[in-house]
Amino acid sequence: MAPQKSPDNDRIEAAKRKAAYRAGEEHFDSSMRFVGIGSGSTIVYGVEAIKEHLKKNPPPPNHMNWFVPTGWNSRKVIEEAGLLPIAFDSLPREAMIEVCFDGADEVDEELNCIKGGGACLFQEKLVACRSKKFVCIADYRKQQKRLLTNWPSIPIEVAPIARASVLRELKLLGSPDAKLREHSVAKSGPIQTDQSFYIIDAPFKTLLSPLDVKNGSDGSGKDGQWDVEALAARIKMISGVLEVGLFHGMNGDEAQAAGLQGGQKPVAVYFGMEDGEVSVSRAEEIKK
Ligand SMILES: O=C[C@H](O)[C@H](O)[C@H](O)COP(=O)(O)O
Repeated sequence: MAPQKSPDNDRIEAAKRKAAYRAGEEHFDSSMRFVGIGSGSTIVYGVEAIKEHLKKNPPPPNHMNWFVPTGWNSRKVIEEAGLLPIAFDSLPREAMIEVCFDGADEVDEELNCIKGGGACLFQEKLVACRSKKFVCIADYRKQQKRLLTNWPSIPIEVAPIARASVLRELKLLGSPDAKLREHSVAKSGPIQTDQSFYIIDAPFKTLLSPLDVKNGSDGSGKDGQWDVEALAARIKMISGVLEVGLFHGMNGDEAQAAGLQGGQKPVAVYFGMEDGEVSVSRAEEIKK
């Protein structure tokens, strides 16, 4: 029997779709050459919105819109929509991705994100950092004051051979319950990413934001209390870690102003709300 849809699910899906269309309206246009497409259930609506936009506003003659996937599933969504995929490593050397659209598992007030709930984070970060701007699409459940409020743990992509030593280091950093992510049904064993790596989910205390630290809080990990940037940097130092699912630091606009290419943080997050509205948090409006 097909699973029953609950009204809650319908509301969440409607919120995702509404946010995706609004993000598409404000950040996609048919003259773009390279557009990044993230992973997960929300981005499916982002691709739908782009497809609709292209139907109404076809690209100029002889112009191709190329879509850069962030993994196997993302490529499938692009192809099924009849859009043209281009692998990240086939991008022309000097080319930047104009915009990338992606979801998130949790977003804090300063637009730091947790990503990787669906085991995609490494390629998402690659694409975000090669994009002039990352635009995030999410529903109301993801909007929180600080990270690790509702979402329980930080996804970390690790080399299979290093899983036990990474778990041991995470314990020392204040995450005694960090766990290797395993299949829950149908198959036993660890989940593998698009890089054939494993995912460890590491719970920590609710994270402080960079603004908390600027205002004098200590997020250095003493007593297990970390801030986003210190924890991300510390986890990244563990040998065997490929990437950590914390997207923080500069956004694309800030990176380019500093003479760099792109940043990990979104320039804007579109939250589909329970009441059917879309709430937009824009980086430029956030108090530094
Ligand atoms: O690993 C998956 C990605 O980081 C997703 O973008 C994230 O988990 C959000 O997924 P969803 O849109 O399904 O909530």
